[in-house]
Amino acid sequence: MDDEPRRLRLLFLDAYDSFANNIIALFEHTFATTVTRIYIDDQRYWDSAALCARKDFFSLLNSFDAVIAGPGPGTPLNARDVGLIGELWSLSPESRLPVLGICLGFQSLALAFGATIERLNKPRHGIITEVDHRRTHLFRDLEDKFLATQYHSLHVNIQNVVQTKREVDHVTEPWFPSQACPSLLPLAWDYDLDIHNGAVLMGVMHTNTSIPFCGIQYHPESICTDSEGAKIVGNWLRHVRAWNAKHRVGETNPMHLRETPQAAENGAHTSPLRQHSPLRVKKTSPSHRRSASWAAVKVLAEQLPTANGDYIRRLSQTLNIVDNPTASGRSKLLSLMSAHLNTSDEPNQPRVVQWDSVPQAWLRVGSICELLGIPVSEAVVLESGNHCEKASDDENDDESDYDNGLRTDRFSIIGLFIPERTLRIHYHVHNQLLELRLGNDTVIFSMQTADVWSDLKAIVEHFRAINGPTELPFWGGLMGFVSYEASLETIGVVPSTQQEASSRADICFALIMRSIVVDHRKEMIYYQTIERNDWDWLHLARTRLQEPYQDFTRPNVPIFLETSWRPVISQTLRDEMRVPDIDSWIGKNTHVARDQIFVHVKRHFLGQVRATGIRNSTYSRKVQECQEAIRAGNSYELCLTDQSCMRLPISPPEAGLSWVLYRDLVVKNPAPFNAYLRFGQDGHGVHTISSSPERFLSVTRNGKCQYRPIKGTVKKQQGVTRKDAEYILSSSKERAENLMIVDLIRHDLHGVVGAGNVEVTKLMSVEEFETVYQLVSVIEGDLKKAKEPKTAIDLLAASLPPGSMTGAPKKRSCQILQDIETETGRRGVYSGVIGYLDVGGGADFSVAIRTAYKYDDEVTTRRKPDGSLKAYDEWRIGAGGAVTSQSTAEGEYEEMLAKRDAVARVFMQCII
Ligand SMILES: C=C(O[C@@H]1C=C(C(=O)O)C=C[C@H]1O)C(=O)O
Ligand SMILES: NC(=O)CC[C@H](N)C(=O)O
Repeated sequence: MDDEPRRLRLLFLDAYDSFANNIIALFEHTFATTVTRIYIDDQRYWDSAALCARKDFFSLLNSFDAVIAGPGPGTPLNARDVGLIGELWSLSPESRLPVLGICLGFQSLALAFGATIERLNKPRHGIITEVDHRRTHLFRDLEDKFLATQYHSLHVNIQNVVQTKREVDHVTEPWFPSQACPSLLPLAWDYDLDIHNGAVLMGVMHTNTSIPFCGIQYHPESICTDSEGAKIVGNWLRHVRAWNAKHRVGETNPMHLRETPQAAENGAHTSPLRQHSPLRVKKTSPSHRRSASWAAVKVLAEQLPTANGDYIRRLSQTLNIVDNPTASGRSKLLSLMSAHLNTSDEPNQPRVVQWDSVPQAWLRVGSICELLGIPVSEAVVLESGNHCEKASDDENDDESDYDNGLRTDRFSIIGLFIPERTLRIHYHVHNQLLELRLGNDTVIFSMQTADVWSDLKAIVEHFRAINGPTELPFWGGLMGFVSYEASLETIGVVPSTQQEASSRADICFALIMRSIVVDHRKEMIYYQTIERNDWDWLHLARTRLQEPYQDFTRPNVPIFLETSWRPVISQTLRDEMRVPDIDSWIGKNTHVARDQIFVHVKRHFLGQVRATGIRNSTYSRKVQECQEAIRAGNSYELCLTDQSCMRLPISPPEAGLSWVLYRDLVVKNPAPFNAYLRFGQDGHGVHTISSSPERFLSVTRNGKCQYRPIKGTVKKQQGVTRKDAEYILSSSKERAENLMIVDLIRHDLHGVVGAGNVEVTKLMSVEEFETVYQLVSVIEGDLKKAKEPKTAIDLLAASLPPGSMTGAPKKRSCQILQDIETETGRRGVYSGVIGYLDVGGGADFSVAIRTAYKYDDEVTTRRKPDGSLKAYDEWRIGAGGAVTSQSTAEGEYEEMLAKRDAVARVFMQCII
């Protein structure tokens, strides 16, 4: 630790890199510094046309001891890419202050003093190389050589002999300024042993000691830069103190940041670690808002087809609240939710979870769902497909159970819908509309919102619960998905195809009050409710879950065959599929009957599947476009994706085809994060089946958070053993892909929990899945250690979209991908996240990959040979992979197909 008395005040100029928070954390955690961040295009100071904004910037600088000019996408040759960083180099002698440029910042410095910026022959992103130096200045007292992570496509050419001559004496020649750039003293080089790029300048300082500018090309904050590489930070800070003591007489002014007009309006506090500029705010005039609430009331009062007298009375009491012009939209929303649920919720009164449990015995998750009629109704099932071993008794310690919420193999969660009662929250990005819907899709309230995440937070808080089973990660709450488009909104990227599907929710969560959780480790089934006084249901649930035990001659009986499916099966199978012995199957009601019926449903509805493919040539062109963007320095890695469509005849809702497909998927592609989601009435609903290997984010009730990004994939095929896969996955290409995402996620997490609270607990371990081997890393943190109180929702909103689905840096990469993926259209549920926000404070979300989804209203019609029209459903399957400069178009295409086919095969095989 630095033992100097006063904390140094540093200004970080953020060029929209996805590693910025790691740099800030490196400074703040290791040394006595306070880092304030502003973006390079901060409107308070950056207006390329107005000189007065610059004057404000210069006076801002006066309140700091030094500046860090950060890394970022683009090139210093483009003034917009460097923004305010470009202003630093021409500071007048009296406003000069020490500057450390990192990567883009370093390149900008070098450009300003005579260097040229050129493309590397071979871009290096996530590549670890050896840095050579003379132990001077920034590199004083460092080991002779150290390993450092590189994230760059461009490099600095100062016409040093080592860059112009073929052979040089490395001991002396490279360490002097060149004639072309006499004011730049080279401090470090990377001689690029694989000779693609020749010598690459790694560190430089201005030769004039009164101009305190220096910079480095590598990333000192990367998890794979060794500790020596990070030591330059200490050296630089010592230099900052010494230089300021000598050249800046007296104290710098106390820090004063001008408030943005918006921040002033909202009374917002500018947090130094705030990751993104605030969400787009769409202004609604107060009168518009009032009329929106009137509209909501009317919708509510007129459209409830099943409303009884009681219901209307209750709600009409709420109308006063809803129409109160001084109440905020959010408080109306909450009042209405309470009124609908007939509970007089008092703000600070948490609900008490009522629960019980029974041994699991032979009941599997699928059979429990079938017992409860889930295949033919709205439901959310989050199923762990890789179960852990049963616990031995001495492992029953509660504290470790608590954190076992982080395991990927222990729990499956079934969210139950209560007809006419369960509420869904829909959010649409294109008009920022939040709706409250019933199962039959009646909209009972709608409002415009500038911050859907705070609304979700308020809902979870409103239904806060206590006293549930401590070891369970979920007690009740919001279960559903956040689409890729809604995720883009959180980083200020407007989806280019937003108009296309205005009626489809970009965020969809059901408020789950009753649920079943299977603890696979203890082999127990928990049934629980956060409805008040829900004893009757608890009793019913117990009876239902114990029913099958009472008759051991009928193991695994899917009751839903008798209830929901019976009429349909007899109708559909008898009339359409012409199965003669259907009655005898139903009569027997054995699991054989169930399996037979599944086979017949599949055979009937999948017999006519038409799949739209993805052309190799088109995909290859897109891979090349990605690589061009990388070569130009605009991205380091791009997760390119595409979608295939499965067109199949519309099936009657009661046939439960999506359930049948889902059961098939979990058998064919078992994964830790299987998910089945069926929301909305048929005709307007959305169905999702998913078998994702990848956890996005999990937060336990006591604040432990975990990300498990996957990057680096080897297709399983004949002749490829696990050893081969490990060998391939140890290549620099695969490791680079993974490293970039690990650093990106550290950045996302640092942004919320702050310096010193992020740990990489697993770096690039090989995991085996059904069709692929993949490299998995684990990044963990502790929400409780954040400086300001933070919730799981804050973390979720601050880290979407999942870095493994975008590439790095996130924002610029998403913009580039939008242009490249225009024909594909919306990614929708695919590439978003699926999971829950628990009323006890936890959360768990998977990355929605190996996923197929269908909107009921996305129906295509085709003319049959006999001239009649036939309607078809369109299931979409997204798939893709990270493109880096080292990718081959052929390899990427193969990888994308391997991932797609893990899901597509449940549609393609019709005869088993
Ligand atoms: C894009 C997909 O997967 C993502 C990309 C991966 C990769 O590039 O190796 C691995 C897992 C996912 O994060 C997909 O499965 O469709
Ligand atoms: N990490 C960075 O700052 C990268 C700088 C620049 N965009 C490059 O690719 O070289």
